Amino acid sequence: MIELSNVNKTYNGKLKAVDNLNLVVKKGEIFGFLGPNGAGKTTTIKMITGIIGCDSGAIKINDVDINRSPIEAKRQFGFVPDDPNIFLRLKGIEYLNFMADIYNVSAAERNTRIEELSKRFEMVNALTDPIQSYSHGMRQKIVIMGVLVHNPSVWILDEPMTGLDPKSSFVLKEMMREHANKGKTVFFSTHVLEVAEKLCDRVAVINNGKILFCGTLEELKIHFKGEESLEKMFLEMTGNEN
Ligand SMILES: Nc1ncnc2c1ncn2[C@@H]1O[C@H](COP(=O)(O)OP(=O)(O)OP(=O)(O)O)[C@@H](O)[C@H]1O
Repeated sequence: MIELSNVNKTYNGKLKAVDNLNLVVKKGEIFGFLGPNGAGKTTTIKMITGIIGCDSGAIKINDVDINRSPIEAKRQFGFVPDDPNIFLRLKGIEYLNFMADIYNVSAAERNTRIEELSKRFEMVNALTDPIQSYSHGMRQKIVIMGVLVHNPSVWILDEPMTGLDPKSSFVLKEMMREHANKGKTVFFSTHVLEVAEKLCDRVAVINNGKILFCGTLEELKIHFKGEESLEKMFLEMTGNEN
């Protein structure tokens, strides 16, 4: 579960990137965080994951406050950033072991998970190559695998489908659903509305740092009373605010 209460963030004392945000992402749901470029999605995710602090408000992950108990809060989640260009000099397998070490995953557990994940993402043969030699999609996959190697209860993903080939994207979506079905939490940002439409139990739409809507896709459609595609509704929604 992720809870944000009255969260604010201003950059350089001027730009209000996140404006009094309130949000609850429940256990057992896939929650989509939608918004156009510059809406405040990444800033929100960086605050949830403790990469940057909020100016005011509180953020809890599984009831643990990220600012008061950062280490304990960070044990609760796995985070896939939007840029997979990390630890390029390491081989895939070295990176996965490094992530397993950080989270104290036992040898037996990590071997099982690495085998499972690399088969699922078709990365078995690539694990002994340096990440530098990987394509963008493969880098994305190794980052996702690194996050999942410690089996976190809360998954937080920033634009996770970007750069993934259709099959890997399908596998990831399947895994997200399986995770939510186990009563765990999946929170991801996207500006690809088709993904949200097919995958999410609930969504929040953010623009100019403010939540414009939060609810199910059905509610979103009723909210706009039209038969248009979600994309069109979304464009209307954000357009109204400008
Ligand atoms: N480090 C920073 N310093 C100053 N302004 C920033 C900084 N990071 C983001 N911003 C600004 O804050 C606002 C919100 O940005 P943010 O990256 O959170 O949006 P986003 O919804 O994730 O967009 P995108 O989909 O383009 O990543 C934008 O106006 C952006 O230019």
